[in-house]
Amino acid sequence: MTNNIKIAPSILSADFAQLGAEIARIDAAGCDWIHIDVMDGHFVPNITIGPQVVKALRPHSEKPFDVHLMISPVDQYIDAFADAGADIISFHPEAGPHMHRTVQSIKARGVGAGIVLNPATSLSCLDHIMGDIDLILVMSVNPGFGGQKFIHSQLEKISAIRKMIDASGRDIRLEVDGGIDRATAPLAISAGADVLVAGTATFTGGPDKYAENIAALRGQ
Ligand SMILES: O=C(CO)[C@H](O)[C@H](O)COP(=O)(O)O
Ligand SMILES: [Fe+2]
Repeated sequence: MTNNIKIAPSILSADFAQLGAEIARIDAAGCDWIHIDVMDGHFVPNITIGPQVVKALRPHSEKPFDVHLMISPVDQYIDAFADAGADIISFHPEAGPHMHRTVQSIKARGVGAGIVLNPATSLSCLDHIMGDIDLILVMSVNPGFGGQKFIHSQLEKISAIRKMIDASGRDIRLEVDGGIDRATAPLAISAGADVLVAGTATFTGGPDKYAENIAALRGQ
């Protein structure tokens, strides 16, 4: 029996020389979503991939593409990522001046909209946007790199957001990203998360281990 926890492997830890095959492998291994980290070398100190690569990857899985934008500015790239096949687009409030406008642009494309909170970002930025969003992503590391250590102070934030979501009565997913492994996954789930991003913990051990790694994160 499966629980309601969704596992979204971050392809940041995949073999970049064979990304299409890697996506097909994590799909076959039982992941729920595919987390794609887009970094611009400006908003975060690393550069990864753009919409053309996302488009090229789209035929390799029918599972939702969960696109995490770590770019600034963000608005002029929404259409390109929607065209490329993103199912959910999340962005950081610090990346632009008009959070509500950005959410509306994402929703206008029929794509799910998510807000990403950095470890030091206040919950107050969610106060007037809860009615418009589909996902809240809590960063449990500072954005920019895979393989970092989980920041435990974020558990309190996850619990507080879980209460806000339940009080809103809306169907908003609560995702946690960064340092998720077999030890920290249960902590994030207990605090109220229902989507776990995992890069290192999914891809560790090579393709033969992907299914076992994903099941372990799910608590099975
Ligand atoms: O957004 C991210 C980094 O900015 C990544 O999604 C995240 O770090 C996943 O990697 P890992 O599971 O190895 O921590
Ligand atoms: Fe991410």
